[in-house]
Amino acid sequence: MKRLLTIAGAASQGSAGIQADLKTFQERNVYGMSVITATVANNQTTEQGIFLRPLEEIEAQFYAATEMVGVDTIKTGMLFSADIIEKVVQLIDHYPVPHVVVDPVMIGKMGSQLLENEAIQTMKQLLLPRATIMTPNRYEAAKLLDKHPSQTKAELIEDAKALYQFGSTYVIVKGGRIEDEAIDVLYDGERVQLFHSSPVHTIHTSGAGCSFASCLAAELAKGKTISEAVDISKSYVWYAIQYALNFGEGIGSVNHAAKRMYS
Ligand SMILES: Nc1ncnc2c1ncn2[C@@H]1O[C@H](COP(=O)(O)OP(=O)(O)O)[C@@H](O)[C@H]1O
Ligand SMILES: Cc1ncc(COP(=O)(O)OP(=O)(O)O)c(N)n1
Repeated sequence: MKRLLTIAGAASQGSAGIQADLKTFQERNVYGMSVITATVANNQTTEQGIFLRPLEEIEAQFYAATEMVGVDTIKTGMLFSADIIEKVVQLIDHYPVPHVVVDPVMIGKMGSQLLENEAIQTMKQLLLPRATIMTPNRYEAAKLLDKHPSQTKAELIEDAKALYQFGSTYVIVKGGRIEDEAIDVLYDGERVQLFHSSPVHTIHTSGAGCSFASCLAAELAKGKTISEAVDISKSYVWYAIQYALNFGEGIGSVNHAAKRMYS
């Protein structure tokens, strides 16, 4: 079984972050491990706060996973501060793996700030050049490029090309629902590839981004090509959104088990 390590924040309401990553790893038949960078105890009605883990604890978690079990692929999510990014980069350099999937999460759907503005520069300079693939949505792409969020397919393509300058081997910009399709744009420095699916008309999409990046990491670890891994991840998340969980209040969670249950 391939061994996957997510370095991300815990999302107490269960849809996103570490919780989404581990649920997705289980669904994709890989062995999941975690380094928790922070605990996000927010939902749409309460703001209990964001509790950062000390750098020493982040390092200890990383070694607990790499020394005892070993890691085939790393996925990063919420890293919050420049200090945490620097620590994670140091750890990744110490333990090289074939694939690092960087999901540059910035703002959660519940409104939580998951990356400090001052940390964006550090992410661009230190983390993105180490990524096999970076997976921003169009809002994160806009922040990284210091522009307005793209509204059209043509603009998403320009974003993917511009983001490639930050040094990841591949870039995928997730359009989400745009031009009445769910379009993602993959760029490898030469070729643009578009991935389409029908849009699901729902607000219950919390965790879609984390689950997409985790599925991508799992499939790359299993030896799939980038295009195959994106295809599988798009289908995995489409089912997760189509069969999303509405808990009766606010934005509901994607259903991480939906592809297994309903396809
Ligand atoms: N309403 C939707 N219907 C179908 N696919 C969607 C929808 N919203 C997002 N997606 C797809 O889900 C994946 C994750 O999207 P992303 O934009 O990262 O979600 P998030 O809103 O959590 O950031 C992408 O492949 C995207 O195209
Ligand atoms: C702790 C934590 N990490 C990441 C996210 C962002 O999740 P994502 O799947 O990209 O999008 P939403 O859940 O915000 O829809 C998060 N919310 N919490």
